[in-house]
Amino acid sequence: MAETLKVVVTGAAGQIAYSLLFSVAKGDVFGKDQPLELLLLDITPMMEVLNGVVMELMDCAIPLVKNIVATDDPMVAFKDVDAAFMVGAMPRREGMERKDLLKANVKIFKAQGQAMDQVAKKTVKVIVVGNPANTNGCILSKYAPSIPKANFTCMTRLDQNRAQAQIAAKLGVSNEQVSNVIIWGNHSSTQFPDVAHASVTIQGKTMSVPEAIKDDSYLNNEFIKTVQQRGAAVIKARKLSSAMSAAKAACDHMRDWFVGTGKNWVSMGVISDGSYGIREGLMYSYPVKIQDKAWTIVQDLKISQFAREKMDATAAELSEELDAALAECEA
Ligand SMILES: NC(=O)C1=CN([C@@H]2O[C@H](COP(=O)(O)OP(=O)(O)OC[C@H]3O[C@@H](n4cnc5c(N)ncnc54)[C@H](O)[C@@H]3O)[C@@H](O)[C@H]2O)C=CC1
Ligand SMILES: O=C([O-])CC(=O)C(=O)O
Repeated sequence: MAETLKVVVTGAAGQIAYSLLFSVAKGDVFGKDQPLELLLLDITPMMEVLNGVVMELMDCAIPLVKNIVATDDPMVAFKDVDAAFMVGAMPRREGMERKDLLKANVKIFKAQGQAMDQVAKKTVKVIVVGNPANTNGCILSKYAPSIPKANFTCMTRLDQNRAQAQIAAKLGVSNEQVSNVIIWGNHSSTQFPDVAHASVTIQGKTMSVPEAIKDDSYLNNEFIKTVQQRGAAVIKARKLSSAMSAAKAACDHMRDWFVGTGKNWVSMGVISDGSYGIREGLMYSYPVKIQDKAWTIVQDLKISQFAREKMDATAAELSEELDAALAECEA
């Protein structure tokens, strides 16, 4: 059997973690033969709740889980970890934008970056879920300078899954028949869900999504807005933010990072190297391919004027967020 993999989940007493931990524990992410040590981090007042989660994880009696550590100490939680799901942060309520969480959440990521820098493996693979996810991801990486920047990512997979599901429903096909939908930019209402390069296979024939949908007005308006506003729509209906779908997306993201993407691409927030004219250093969602646990940005896609404007608008929001977050961290 493989060596035990150490996986930390922060915000482990919260609602996303409640779904996420079950999927991780039963092998959906790292494989059905991969033994796991689960490190669960939350804040001190949540330790009793967290203890209940630990009891339930034990009661699942899952053979892959070799050890569970529940703690309020980041230095314990991040010690020698191989993979980190950074979920612990305040969620937004109805009427808020995700960037309204910046003041409350960004310092969490500064402190956790500093702890990771000291005790995590230098190969740790990190997904930031807590909002504003892209900017928190940048801050985490900044305060963990001994860990390569490529190891820090943030989650836009939920947006990708939402976009894919909207297209599949519109065409009356199943989700796996739709591929290569792209989310550009920020996990916010300025994100750009782009299907110009996406394809769909219907009755054995593969064609581009715009060709199959035959309704550019829908794709350029209602479709984009639905995906951009989906998180808010869930909050309005549930009075709580997405949790089951967020946990599923975090699993998809991390599984693809460990296993690879094959010929398709997926969207992840990664630290920009300037690709597609985006400011270097922003955590911007791009289409990526993954092989041997390393991602590369899909290059040379043809960008229309319509797309260019949307990609730049979401980059401008990210620039503002990052500047505000850096000021907050230095205050
Ligand atoms: N990127 C994405 O696509 C999505 C991101 N989110 C975000 O994920 C985050 C978590 O959401 P939920 O689980 O619904 O919230 P929740 O409130 O149910 O759970 C958050 C947990 O984090 C804990 N926490 C707070 N500060 C912490 C710290 N310093 N260290 C460790 N744990 C800490 C809280 O005590 C709580 O148990 C929110 O910021 C939410 O907006 C939610 C859905 C999708
Ligand atoms: O909308 C929110 O605040 C939670 C979230 O990030 C999402 O559901 O995409």
